[in-house]
Amino acid sequence: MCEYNCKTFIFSSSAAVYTLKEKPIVEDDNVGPGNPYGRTKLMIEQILKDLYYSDKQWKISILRYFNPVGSHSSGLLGDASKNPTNLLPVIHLTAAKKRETLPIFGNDWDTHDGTGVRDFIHIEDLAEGHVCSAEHLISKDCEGGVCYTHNLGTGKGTSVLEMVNIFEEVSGVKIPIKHMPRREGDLGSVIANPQLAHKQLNWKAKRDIKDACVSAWKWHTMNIDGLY
Ligand SMILES: O=c1ccn([C@@H]2O[C@H](COP(=O)(O)OP(=O)(O)O[C@H]3O[C@H](CO)[C@H](O)[C@H](O)[C@H]3O)[C@@H](O)[C@H]2O)c(=O)[nH]1
Repeated sequence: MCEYNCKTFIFSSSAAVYTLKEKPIVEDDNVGPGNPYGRTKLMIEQILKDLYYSDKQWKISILRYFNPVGSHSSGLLGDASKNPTNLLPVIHLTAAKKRETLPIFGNDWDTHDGTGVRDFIHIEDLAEGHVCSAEHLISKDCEGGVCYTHNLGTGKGTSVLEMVNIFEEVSGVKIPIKHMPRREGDLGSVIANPQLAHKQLNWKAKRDIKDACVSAWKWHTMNIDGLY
């Protein structure tokens, strides 16, 4: 990058860097990841911050994603994990009868229906967050160099059961569920406070869970033979 005098960088980080807590998370909240994935993200964040301190001409944007869901609306781009563990892909596997039931990890959380609540963000909103960040980095505001961090989330929580209901509504497919004990390391509720990205990057999530379920199911049904 130095050879080509490129000193602008956007890093895909994660909410997994935070010491997660049950209130909407702001960028200044404590970090201290609970798993190796979060630790690798935090290490890279720290390398980028050191790079900026050593040369303040760098323009670095660290974007902390909450729970990405959905696919491109064309159905041509989507998540092709072979053995997914995230909620929406597991719902798809169950809908496609590749799994017998959807395990629901915990129904005794301190949430409105007892199941886990997450800040699910549509992948296209996430992509637009990168565009807004890139536009901001090359704007006059960042002329002298910058290294900043933003949450990319919606600020709204959706429970596991709500996700199942919305998926059933848009797909017309019934998902058999099985209540299981809480999954190790899970929290009841993880929600972003996305105000800083709104203020500084002029970015806000526009799509909802229904949009995410429609696009992800389209991707799944168009590509099912190639996926598993
Ligand atoms: O088969 C499943 C899968 C998930 N869940 C529940 O669904 C919710 C979301 O779980 P995911 O596995 O989809 O996502 P996580 O919130 O655990 O983790 C995701 O978000 C984190 C940040 O919040 C990190 O980025 C992490 O890498 C990423 O997978 C949780 O309540 C979980 O218990 C189920 O009930 N059944």
